[in-house]
Amino acid sequence: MSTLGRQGRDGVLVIDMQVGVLRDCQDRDAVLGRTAVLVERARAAGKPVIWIQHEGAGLDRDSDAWRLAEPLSPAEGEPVVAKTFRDAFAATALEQTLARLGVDHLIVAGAQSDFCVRATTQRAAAEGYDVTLVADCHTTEDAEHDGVRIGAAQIVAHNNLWLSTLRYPGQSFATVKHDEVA
Ligand SMILES: O=C1N[C@@H]2C=C[C@H]1C2
Repeated sequence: MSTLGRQGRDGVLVIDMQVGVLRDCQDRDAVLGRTAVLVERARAAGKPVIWIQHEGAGLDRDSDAWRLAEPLSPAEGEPVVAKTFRDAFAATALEQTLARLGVDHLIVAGAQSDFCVRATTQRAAAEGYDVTLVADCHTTEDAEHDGVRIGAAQIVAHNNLWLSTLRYPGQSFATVKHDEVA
């Protein structure tokens, strides 16, 4: 999908803001509160809100862990796309859903920053969307790999650095705070 001379609409994409995903994530409650503000402002501006909900990996459908965390809740008619891979486009109807809504600029919030948010924003960029990552509306938990500890704050900051410096021909990328989203 090309976005040269973007003609489409902004859409807010809320990724995996589920009870089980957020359980040990940094600043969980504040991130949820800011995301709720982002969603309300999008609705007031007539921008579509699209919800991604992960299934599997301990997030069994209809379980408490699988539920979207309060106060977030899809409004009547807002699409909820279930996924089983980190990339929300993989084996889902997300691309068709966005095309139906005429969305070609994704304003992204969600969890976890280093897994599903990163995988989905990279795929969206490669598919030709403009992407705005809402800098204070994504989160994750501390990680450790090969004896190296990686703090959640570092991961969040690096995701913001990575997305804001991403370049694809004819596309734009930015990280903005939730109250600066146009
Ligand atoms: O970032 C993520 N969201 C779901 C839970 C962990 C991965 C899948």
